[in-house]
Formats: sequence, structure tokens, C-alpha cells
Amino acid sequence: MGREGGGASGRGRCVAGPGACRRRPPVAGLGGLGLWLQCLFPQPGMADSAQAQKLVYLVTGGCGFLGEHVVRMLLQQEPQLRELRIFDLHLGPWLEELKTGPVQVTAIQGDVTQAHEVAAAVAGAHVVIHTAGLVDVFGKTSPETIHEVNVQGTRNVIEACVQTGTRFLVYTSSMEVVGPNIKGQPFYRGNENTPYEAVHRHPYPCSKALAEQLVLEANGRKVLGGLPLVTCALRPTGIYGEGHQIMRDFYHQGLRLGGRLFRAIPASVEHGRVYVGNVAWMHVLVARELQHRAALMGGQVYFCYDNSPYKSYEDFNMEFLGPCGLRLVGTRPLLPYWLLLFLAALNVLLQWLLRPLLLYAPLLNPYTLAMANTTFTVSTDKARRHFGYEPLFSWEESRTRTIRWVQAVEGSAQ
Ligand SMILES: NC(=O)c1ccc[n+]([C@@H]2O[C@H](COP(=O)([O-])OP(=O)(O)OC[C@H]3O[C@@H](n4cnc5c(N)ncnc54)[C@H](O)[C@@H]3O)[C@@H](O)[C@H]2O)c1
Ligand SMILES: CC(C)CCC[C@@H](C)[C@H]1CC[C@H]2[C@@H]3[C@H](O)C=C4C[C@@H](O)CC[C@]4(C)[C@H]3CC[C@]12C
Repeated sequence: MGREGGGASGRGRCVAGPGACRRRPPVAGLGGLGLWLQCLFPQPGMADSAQAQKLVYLVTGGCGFLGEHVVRMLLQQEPQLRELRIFDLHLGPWLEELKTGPVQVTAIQGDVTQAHEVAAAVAGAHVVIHTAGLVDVFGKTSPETIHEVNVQGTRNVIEACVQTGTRFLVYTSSMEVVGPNIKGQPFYRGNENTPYEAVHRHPYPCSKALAEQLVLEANGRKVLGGLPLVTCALRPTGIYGEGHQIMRDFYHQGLRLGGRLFRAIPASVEHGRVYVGNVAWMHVLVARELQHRAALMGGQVYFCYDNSPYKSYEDFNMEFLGPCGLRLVGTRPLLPYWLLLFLAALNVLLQWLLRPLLLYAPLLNPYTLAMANTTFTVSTDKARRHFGYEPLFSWEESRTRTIRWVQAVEGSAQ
């Protein structure tokens, strides 16, 4: 981290990996030499036709909450896209509608823990956006499985890039790679260089930290063909927007409680949030600019940010749930913190006792309580400086879109 400054631009050169050159039809009559010349000196006119749609992207986890937004954003905003591969354990039916567009959409059902499946999907791709992961802070999955998917899965993606000659890898990391830490120390509007004691105990942040480290260390490794791998990691804070399962859960919980939610966290605790459309846009931009600014961006981490307001987790949710008819009761937490902590610990015990019979995984546990109860917000412009990022969606638009989505959830629940 912390390495900043100007970097050489690879713009205009054959920067998209050996596959890019291999894939274009050779210049007639010149055979292999033509192929070379074409890579070195693109012909006039190619920029707008053949060259415009030349790249193959792979999105792992492309059917998840964030992954779907990345997929749709790529199709809307990436003119260089020729083929989009979507790799996921569970493929969504909505993929079908994408297959009628001008870009070839290839759905691949696969498991990131299976190295051969990953290698087959990666082969021939120019860019990999690795969002697949097990997001579990509720104890639904074993720590071993979280490690297997998040760490070994990432290792498999890296090795596949190296073996098949894919040069650009974007990894979806998380704010939790930094914190909040188990000491509950605030991270108040920090940036990528803010010192913070990152201490991980919970399997999910541990796995994200290890995986991020693997990705950053892989930057510069030689891939098949001899060119260097260029990697970077994006660290979203808590993502919200259309498709956010936890928002849906809070909404339904509020409906069950007669249209009320009860404040558990002091309003003064700030929790970083970022709109899913802007996180997706950052992925698209990073993937694009990594190809031109490898020296500057390779091996870097970027927090994901936008203009969403700094609020407590609950007050922020009310920005959407309020207009949908829910009310947050209390200006201060209704239960004292020690009692919440006791209930959180009780939930852990219940989870353990009930495990042989059923999966008991409530929202409240000591880790989620610590997350919600510790200030963690970012304030940075590193993404703007390095790759020209500006949020695509204003706060008002992000809010409106999310409210509309919650209202649609409500409609479909009736
Ligand atoms: N949701 C957030 O607030 C948030 C914040 C920061 C970072 N992230 C990161 O963003 C990424 C996406 O998170 P999300 O919220 O969209 O989660 P999600 O669960 O909605 O999506 C993850 C996707 O990965 C797929 N997947 C899981 N295991 C797989 C496997 N073994 N092989 C192939 N695919 C597999 C799932 O099927 C799913 O479609 C994750 O890496 C997560 O750590 C999420
Ligand atoms: C006191 C309780 C009732 C409130 C519980 C809220 C809790 C479920 C919320 C609070 C903070 C949320 C996490 C935070 O937004 C950031 C991330 C990072 C990401 O990598 C995965 C999701 C996660 C952990 C959110 C999960 C839900 C949390 C813990």
C-alpha cells in the first residue's frame, strides 16, 4: 500500500495480453508476420470496428448481488467488450435476457474451489473480475468452507491467469480487510494510507485479508507468454442497493414488528456505505484503466466510495425503509450495550446448541454488533486520482433506485 505517484502508460501498445493478438484475424497474405504487425501497428480504421470490440472479460460470482451489477454495467459501459463470461456456482435465470445483445454472453456454472473449472473459464480471457466469495458473518458456513472459497478460490483464479496468459485481474476485497478491528477502534473518514491496527479473528475478514494479500503479491508475476500480471483490489464498505439481501431482511423484520424497527446502535456511530451501482462502475473503470496504467495501478488497493452520507447503519437504512413505511423507534438505543452483547453471546451459544437440529443464524452476534457499533468510514480520492473515477450515480439517484427496489420487494411480498 502507500506506493503512489506517476506511472508509465501502456496505451497504444498491445497491452491486452497475448490472447488479444492471437484472436484478431491476421493481415491477409502476411501470415504470422501480419499478426505481429497488426499488434504493433494497428491499421487505420480498426479502432472503431474490429478493435472496438476485442476484449473477453470474465466475472466470477457474476450472479451475486454485486456481480450482477458488474455484469450489467460492463454490458452498458464497456465498448471494448466482445465476450462476457459469467462464472458462478449458481446461474441466475436473468442471464438469458442478456444473450440477445451484441456482446457474446457466456454463462459458466462452476466452482472457484475447483482449479480446473476456473482455468477452463479463464483461458482466453483478457481481464478477470473476481467477485465470487462467501459473504458470511452470521455463522451459516464453516470457517473451513469460507477459507476454501475465499482464499483457495482466489489462489485458483490467480494461478489460472498465470497458466493461461491472462494479464489483468481485479479483486473485490472488502473494508473488513482493514477493520473495524476487535478492539473497536474507530476509523473515522480514513483513506488507503491511514494507519489502523488491522486485527482479524472472524473467518470472513481473515479470508478476505489473506485473499487480498495473494492478489497483491501476484502483481508482476509472469503469465504465459512472459508478460507481467497486473492486479489490484477494490475495498467496498457496506454495499447497498437493488438486490441487497440484508436490507430486504430488515424490511421484512420491520413489517413483522408492525412497521417499526428498534434502535440498537447510537446514532453517532458512522458506518461507511456505498451504492452498488457505483461499486460496479469502479470495477469497470479499474478493469479498463489497469490495462493502460499498469505501472501506477498494479498492486494497489482502492476503497470504494461515493457521495452516500455518513450515518449510523440503522439511520442509513432508514433513508430507504422510511419512505417504504417503516419507523425507527428511539433516539437512543433501547437496550444498553452490555445487554446487546449478552444477547449476541447467547445467540452464539444457541447457534452451537441447535446446530445438529437446524441452522440458527440471526443478524445479531458479537461480530456484527462490533461492526455496527464501531465507526468505520472512508474519505479518499485515490480512485479519482489514479483512474479518473467519479461516482456514476448521485446520492439522490442511488437513494431513489434503492427505494424503488424496496417498494418492488414490498409489492411482490403481498
Ligand atoms: N455485500 C457487501 O456489502 C460487500 C462489501 C464488501 C465486499 N464485498 C465482497 O463483494 C463480493 C460479492 O459480494 P456480494 O455481496 O455480491 O455476495 P453474494 O453472495 O451476493 O455474491 C457472491 C457470488 O459468489 C458466488 N459464489 C460463492 N461461492 C462460489 C464458488 N465456490 N464458486 C463460484 N461462485 C461462488 C455466489 O453464488 C454468488 O453469486 C464478495 O467477494 C464480498 O466479499 C461485499
Ligand atoms: C445490532 C444489530 C441488530 C445490527 C446488525 C447489523 C449488521 C447485520 C450489519 C452491520 C454492518 C454490516 C456489515 C458491513 O456493512 C460491511 C460488510 C462488509 C462486507 O464485506 C460483507 C458484509 C458486511 C460484513 C456487512 C454485513 C452486515 C452488517 C454486519
